[in-house]
Amino acid sequence: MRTGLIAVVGRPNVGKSTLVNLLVGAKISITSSKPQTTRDRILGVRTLADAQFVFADTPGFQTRHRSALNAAMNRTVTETLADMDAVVWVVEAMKYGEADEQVLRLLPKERPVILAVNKIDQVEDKAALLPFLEAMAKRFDFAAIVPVSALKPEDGDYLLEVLKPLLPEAAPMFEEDAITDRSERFLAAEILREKVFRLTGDEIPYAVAVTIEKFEEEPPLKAGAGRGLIRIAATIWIEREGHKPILLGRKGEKLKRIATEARQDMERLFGAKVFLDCWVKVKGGWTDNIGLLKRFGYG
Ligand SMILES: Nc1nc2c(ncn2[C@@H]2O[C@H](COP(=O)(O)OP(=O)(O)OP(=O)(O)O)[C@@H](O)[C@H]2O)c(=O)[nH]1
Repeated sequence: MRTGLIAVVGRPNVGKSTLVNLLVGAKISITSSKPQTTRDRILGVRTLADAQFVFADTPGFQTRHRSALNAAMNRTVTETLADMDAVVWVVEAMKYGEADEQVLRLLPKERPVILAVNKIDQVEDKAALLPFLEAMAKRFDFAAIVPVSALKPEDGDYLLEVLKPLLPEAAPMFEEDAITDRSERFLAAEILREKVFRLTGDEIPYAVAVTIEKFEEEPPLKAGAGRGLIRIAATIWIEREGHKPILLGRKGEKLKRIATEARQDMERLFGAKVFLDCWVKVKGGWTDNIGLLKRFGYG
């Protein structure tokens, strides 16, 4: 049996979370087309007959904005890299820039690094891919270079096969059916945050946090009938009063849609009926306030 920790790193928006979800086989890490969706370190677990892969999805490495939130996120990336057995560095096919270069500088020399060249489904000129891969090969001594699309399950299976021999021989760290180290409470907050990100357009900046005030599971209606109803109460924190109408939408319709989509994702992931109650509250300047960051779980 092989078991190992694998960091998934890369600049914002290259598809790290989408790839981790594919490798794990469930949606444990939230994704969106906006950079900086992932804020925290989440472990994703996948167990095969002869190997257990423990993936650490990391926030996209950020240098542009210098808030306390970004500093905390960048620290998470550097700390994650320090105790890994292997690293998957994700770049986007045909797009290599300064932000990727900064991640390259962080790659450990003494651990195997696999380059995953993602979003190849978007490359129209396939002939241009080979020179791109060759240029990438010169930048670092990679254990392997794997072109992938994080939307294709067979690409995930192939990446697992490439990773397997790089893991040390060791007993599994998690139960066979575990998919993450995070609680359902945490996952519920993340799912709701994802819907806010996805459904509010660009008007609401990345300064949104979600806290869960209540997470209670009722006993099943009858024995053996699966899980009982889960009652969740959540608060969506925004920075400015002016963001409230954007989040609520006309007659509260936007918030209703956010809550409905979040509830559906939660039901799928938890395998239970969910009753979700959402509130919106304003707390100015939380992205720059260390105490509040801790409270929101980003400390
Ligand atoms: N076409 C295509 N889109 C992809 C692929 N992988 C990811 N995406 C999309 O790219 C966007 C960003 O994906 P994420 O997984 O959130 O990216 P991330 O690197 O985790 O982003 P951060 O959390 O900001 O660091 C989403 O809209 C994904 O659906 C891919 O292989 N092909």
